[in-house]
Amino acid sequence: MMTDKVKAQEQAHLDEVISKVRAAEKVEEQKGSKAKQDVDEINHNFYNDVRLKTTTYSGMMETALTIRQQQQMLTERQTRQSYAAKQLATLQKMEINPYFARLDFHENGEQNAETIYIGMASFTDRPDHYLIYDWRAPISSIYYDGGIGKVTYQTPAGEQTVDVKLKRQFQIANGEIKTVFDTEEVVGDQMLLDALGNQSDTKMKSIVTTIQKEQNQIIRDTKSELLFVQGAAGSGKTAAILQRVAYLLYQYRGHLNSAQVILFSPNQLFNDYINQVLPELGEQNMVQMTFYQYSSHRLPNMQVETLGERFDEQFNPEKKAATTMKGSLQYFKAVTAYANHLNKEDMRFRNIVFKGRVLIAKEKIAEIYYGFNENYNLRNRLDGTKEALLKILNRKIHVEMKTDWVEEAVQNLTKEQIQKMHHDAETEIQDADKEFNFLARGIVTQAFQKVRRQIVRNHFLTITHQFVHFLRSVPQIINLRDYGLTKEEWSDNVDSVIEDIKQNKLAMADVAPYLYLYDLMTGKRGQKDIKYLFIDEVQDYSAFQLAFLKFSFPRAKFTLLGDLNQAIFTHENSQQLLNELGTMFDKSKTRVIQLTKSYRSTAQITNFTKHLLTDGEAIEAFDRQGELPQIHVVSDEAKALEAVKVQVASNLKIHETTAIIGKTLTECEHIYELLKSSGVKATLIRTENQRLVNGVIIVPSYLAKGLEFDSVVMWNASTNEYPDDADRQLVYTICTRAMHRLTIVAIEQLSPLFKEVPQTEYELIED
Ligand SMILES: Nc1ncnc2c1ncn2[C@@H]1O[C@H](COP(=O)(O)OP(=O)(O)OP(=O)(O)O)[C@@H](O)[C@H]1O
Repeated sequence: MMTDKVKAQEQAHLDEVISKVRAAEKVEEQKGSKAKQDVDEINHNFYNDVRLKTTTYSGMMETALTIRQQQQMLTERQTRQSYAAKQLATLQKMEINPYFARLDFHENGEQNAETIYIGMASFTDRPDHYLIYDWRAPISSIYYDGGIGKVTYQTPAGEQTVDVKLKRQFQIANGEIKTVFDTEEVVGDQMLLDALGNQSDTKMKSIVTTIQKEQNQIIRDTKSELLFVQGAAGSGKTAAILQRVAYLLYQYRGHLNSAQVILFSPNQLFNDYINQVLPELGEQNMVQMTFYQYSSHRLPNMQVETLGERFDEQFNPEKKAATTMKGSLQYFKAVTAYANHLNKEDMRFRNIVFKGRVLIAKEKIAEIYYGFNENYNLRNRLDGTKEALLKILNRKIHVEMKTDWVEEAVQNLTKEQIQKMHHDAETEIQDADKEFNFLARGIVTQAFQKVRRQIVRNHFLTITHQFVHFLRSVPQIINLRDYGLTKEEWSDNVDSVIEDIKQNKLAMADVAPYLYLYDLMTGKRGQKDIKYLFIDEVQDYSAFQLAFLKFSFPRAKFTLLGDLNQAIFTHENSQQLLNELGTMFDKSKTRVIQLTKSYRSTAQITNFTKHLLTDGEAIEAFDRQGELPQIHVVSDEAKALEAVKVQVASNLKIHETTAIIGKTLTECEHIYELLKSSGVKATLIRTENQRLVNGVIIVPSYLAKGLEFDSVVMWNASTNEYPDDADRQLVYTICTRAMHRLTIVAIEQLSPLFKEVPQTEYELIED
């Protein structure tokens, strides 16, 4: 236990730092109000002083220059104002809780030990005199990486080793030290225990004060092209990558901004859940989206299969084999090979039509397209074709001018319209023939604008026909038998895709191949400005989707997070996914980090859930104690409902948020109605676009991904709902959402998936 003397000394130091922070706040306030005053003044002057001199050329130039100068000054002052406001906000946070750790250490060759304090941001009272170091500074790494003694850390100049003499942790609230303790461990378990004992929230929080050593490796990795983090449920993968984004933004400030970082997340609810972490760390959020959002944004005229539809569809065994093939790397290679073949033949074209007439026939387009040298690639071919088509279009103006509709249109022009055409073209009215030609040319050129746009936008290609042609060609490229498919089954599958396309619908399995083919046909190069790409819950992606993302973001470094035990969409292929990933990235620049300790749940819940897996032994529980999970096996639905009601009431008494998780949306709607009619207030989360709320919520399993709740009630864990191994990973995902309490309710017979859990790990309640 820390002596009162130490605490008093630390409080005195804290008081001093806070007073300096307050002084700095004053300075920023002054800077801010000075900048604001300047902005107001410039605005005022602008309206009162700038004389618009527009009668002479030099007058106009003078006015333009003055306006430009004023604008530049205004922008500069506004930047100053917002910078001061940002600094002030950081200082105000710092005033309440300036730091969380102190380190005393000896640097090689130095006489005296150095003392540093680590907080959410750096603070200096004079140049290079750091009272607080940002947690992301190189030196701060030693706090996360080691205990007492020799610790090595990376600096811009290379590795440094220091001898750590003291490691002290603080809990500070409102400028007052609540607890202070010295530790010899990496990050004291007590501090972590306190952090984890908290109640869940609808928003995730930052973990800066208690980042674990392995997480620190993830956060500070700057070398890997592919960083793959495999970790048990609740092992802090998501937490680690959010702090990693903050770290990267700090490390590469000036060279990397939040718009160059993109995170693919499992669903919109999850996006909402994590979107406070970066602002809390003083950074802007990166671009966050789901794969569904990304693809539907690129396919505005198509209805992409939703998460719920996709989840339900996987229970359809006929589609499963085809879906597996469509998700494979081999299929990706097949699309690539097919596109290469389009360099020689088979590109499908559409007539270019104007006023219901064929203006340029598709055969003509094909002739142009395949008329180029065989060394041309698809992009050059397309560019060359477009250029040629635009030339043809220009030549056609002359012919079109002689048609009846043009003559009629010229005669119908009003005087104003004629004047405007002359004004726009800066021409004078001329003799009758020339005048007619001038007006007719104007009308045709205008009318051809739409055709011109269509050419520029590749409308003469036809992606859907091409895609169908590709699908029909698949049996010549891939051995269908490798995926347990016959030619007839494949042909039926293609027919159903065509049916979907006719209704402007596309299944998730077809989306990435469709987009990829389109990108290859049009020679799209991918978004080069994205420098870091993160994928959470990568086990739910197919190898095809990952390869497609790699193609679409060619300059990005990838960080992939996943738990192969939670693959709820891809199932047994997840191991294969890992192997396929290996072939996509350079091995020497690939790093795999395993996280085995689970922080989310109490030891009782983690020990229970790990038995749901066939190979869960490696998962380590963090020593936070709680109640044993309860399994209720009851004879009918009424009793099941009763059990849920009792549990929910008991959870609410201790203000816990409870999530009732059902397998499908239909199941969730059912329990929602049951609860409603018996007077229990609950929120049903039907789609990922809703917001999480406190209290009782009902969520379908596939939307609970990545989230956590104080208490979880797994609804209807019965044999007929979860009959066999196919649902093992789903059951694991559901149960691992619980932080403090887990209740499982089964009707008639408990699912066999719980069979391997030892009786000592739960409390069984039967009626
Ligand atoms: N170092 C840490 N300090 C404090 N809390 C932590 C730490 N690491 C993780 N946590 C907490 O543990 C919980 C689980 O973390 P997180 O959601 O990142 O896990 P995950 O591996 O992404 O889980 P899943 O795969 O099940 O979605 C979160 O509440 C997170 O804040």
